[in-house]
Amino acid sequence: MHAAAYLEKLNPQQRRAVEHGVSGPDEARKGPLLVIAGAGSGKTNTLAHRVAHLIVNGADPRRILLLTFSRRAAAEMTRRVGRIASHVLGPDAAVLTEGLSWAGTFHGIGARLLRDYAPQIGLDPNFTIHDREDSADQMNLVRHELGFSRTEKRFPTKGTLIAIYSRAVNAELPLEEVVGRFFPWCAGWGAELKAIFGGYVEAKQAQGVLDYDDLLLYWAQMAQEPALAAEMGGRFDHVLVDEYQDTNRLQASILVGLKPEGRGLTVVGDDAQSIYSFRAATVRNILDFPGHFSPRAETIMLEQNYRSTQPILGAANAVIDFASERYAKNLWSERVSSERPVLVSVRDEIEQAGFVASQVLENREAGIALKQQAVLFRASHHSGPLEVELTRRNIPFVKFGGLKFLDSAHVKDVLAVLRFTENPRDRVAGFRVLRLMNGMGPATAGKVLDALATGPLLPTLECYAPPPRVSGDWQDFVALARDLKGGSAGWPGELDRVRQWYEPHLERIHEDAPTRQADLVQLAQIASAYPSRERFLTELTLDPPDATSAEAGRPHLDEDYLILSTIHSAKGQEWKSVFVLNTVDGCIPIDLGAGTRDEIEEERRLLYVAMTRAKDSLSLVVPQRFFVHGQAARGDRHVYAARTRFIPPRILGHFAQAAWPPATPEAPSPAANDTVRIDLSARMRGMWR
Ligand SMILES: Nc1ncnc2c1ncn2[C@@H]1O[C@H](COP(=O)(O)OP(=O)(O)OP(=O)(O)O)[C@@H](O)[C@H]1O
Repeated sequence: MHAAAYLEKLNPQQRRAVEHGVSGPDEARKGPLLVIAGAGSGKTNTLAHRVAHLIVNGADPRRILLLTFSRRAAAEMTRRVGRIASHVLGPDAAVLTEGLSWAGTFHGIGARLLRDYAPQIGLDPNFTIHDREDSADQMNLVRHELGFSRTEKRFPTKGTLIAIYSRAVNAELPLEEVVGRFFPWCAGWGAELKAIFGGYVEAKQAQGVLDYDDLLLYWAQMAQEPALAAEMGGRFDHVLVDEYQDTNRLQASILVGLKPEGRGLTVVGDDAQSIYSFRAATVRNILDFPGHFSPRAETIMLEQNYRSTQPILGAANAVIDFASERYAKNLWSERVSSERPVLVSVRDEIEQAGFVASQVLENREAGIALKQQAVLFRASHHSGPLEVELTRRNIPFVKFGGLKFLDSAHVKDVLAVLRFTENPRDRVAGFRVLRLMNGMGPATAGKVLDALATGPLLPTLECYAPPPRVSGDWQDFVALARDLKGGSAGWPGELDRVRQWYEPHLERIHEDAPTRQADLVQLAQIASAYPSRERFLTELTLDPPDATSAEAGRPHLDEDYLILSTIHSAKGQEWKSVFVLNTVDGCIPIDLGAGTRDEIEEERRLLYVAMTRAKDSLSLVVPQRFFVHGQAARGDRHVYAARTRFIPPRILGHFAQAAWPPATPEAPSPAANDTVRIDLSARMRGMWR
């Protein structure tokens, strides 16, 4: 194959993005590049081609840093790069793409670099990582220790505390500003918040743990030290970032620290799809990127959409046209169709569920597999009635974006044992593990942890004399610790050893032990894909698997199943047929009236992201009324809802409108038909005969 033949399928803009700074007159410049990629315009494809093209043209894959939004995206990108490169290099491509070892999320790569540089920055390289829940627990411990749980006025909860702290860190904003802008109801607690956050940071340092935010914060701090920054930046000839619209200020400052002149830096994203501001992502990163450098970064726009039909794209463009600040693009598609997206009016959420289930089955009859169809919603609980209906009709589904697999207590218990072995000073993990033992109260657990804060794991546990009521469990636990520390089981054998120890506790604590056992078997399968305990813990904590299936049972991977997903979790995906639930004010945008202008703009982008996932057909469902929750069991209070403000009357022409169920005036009304068709009373009597 001719060296550049693999580039021929790309359109001219994609090709420019792929070739930028690689060959031709601008090779010497290798200046920064911003690719604004409209929805469905082949962003992933273009980035993969760019990486492959760099490698084919002699770039060293070990010196390429590729930052993606999820671990799955990094793996997928690496696979694609390999496929493209193999067209030119044949079997040699596999060796080269295997060298692409610096592909991952900001957090994952940050963790690796921090371990590498730990000795230079005064960090224990064996640090463990706390997820959000662990961090909230740690925050709560500090709050208790400082006596703020006993204040008379209601003090912010641990969830609010960690949210405030995280915002301030990621947005690089002073605490007062974060509280004033995002948490005004906590405004009177400035001094207390500072004291808690100070205590929280000290506790983490004493225990050798980092939270998610620390991974970026420490990395950003390193990137501000000129000598360290030059060394780190010098390890990479190319730094490429996907989904740049969802990065925050810390991430932007890391990039500028690594590549101050922007040499070899490529970022790709779509400002119209920026939907993560609750994690302090800021659309400003992508809007301001070109001006960070001198000369300015080159900007290339990808405007041809390969995914959706023109009517779907036209409607989505009309929705986003109202956005206040953005890179104006003219997204177009060659895919003609006479089918406009449909606004489907239904009476309530029950009928919405009926409509979606019927339509999904009808589509399947017409040859569209369930997996090619998705139901999207703004908030996880919006799919409740639909989940019931699907279960009733035996339609298998998998839900993304709800409760995470790793959030379940039994999975957390097992992981805590591994983490505790890795770092015995980690109090949150230690407390969780010790309290599993029958009769181990918080005070005793606290004493054990105090001893471990200064002494090594095994001798400390072996010398400790537990209260008699715990002694049986204690001996088993010490034996477990000995096995894990001794390393005889190896990895992933260690996980099996932990499961074996945990089993009696699981049976004692949980009634539904067998279901939970099945999750642990799945965890063991996941573990077998990792080379070591440390890599498993780090990667899993940073980027947990996020699918859960509800009552219908977890379908096998080869089966067909419908996709249910929050809009956030649908990012980057596409389906033939897409349904959007609750397209009403109060659901999209989620909070009626309460939102600031920026928040409302983000809700608009969320609707845009949902609509642009559809290839061939798109239905936006508009329930007319909603049941009011929290009333007495048989209450019948409803509120009436209005179609989302993001589809105002003047763009209605982009949509077809329908009602469901369709009105059938010829059919006799049920009340008029007085022939009794089933004798329910007889059936009830029959139940007892
Ligand atoms: N040059 C091309 N020719 C034909 N099809 C293409 C081309 N580039 C991309 N595609 C197809 O377009 C679709 C969208 O591509 P991709 O998923 O990479 O888009 P994206 O820009 O990441 O989308 P989004 O940002 O909306 O998630 C895919 O099905 C891909 O195969």
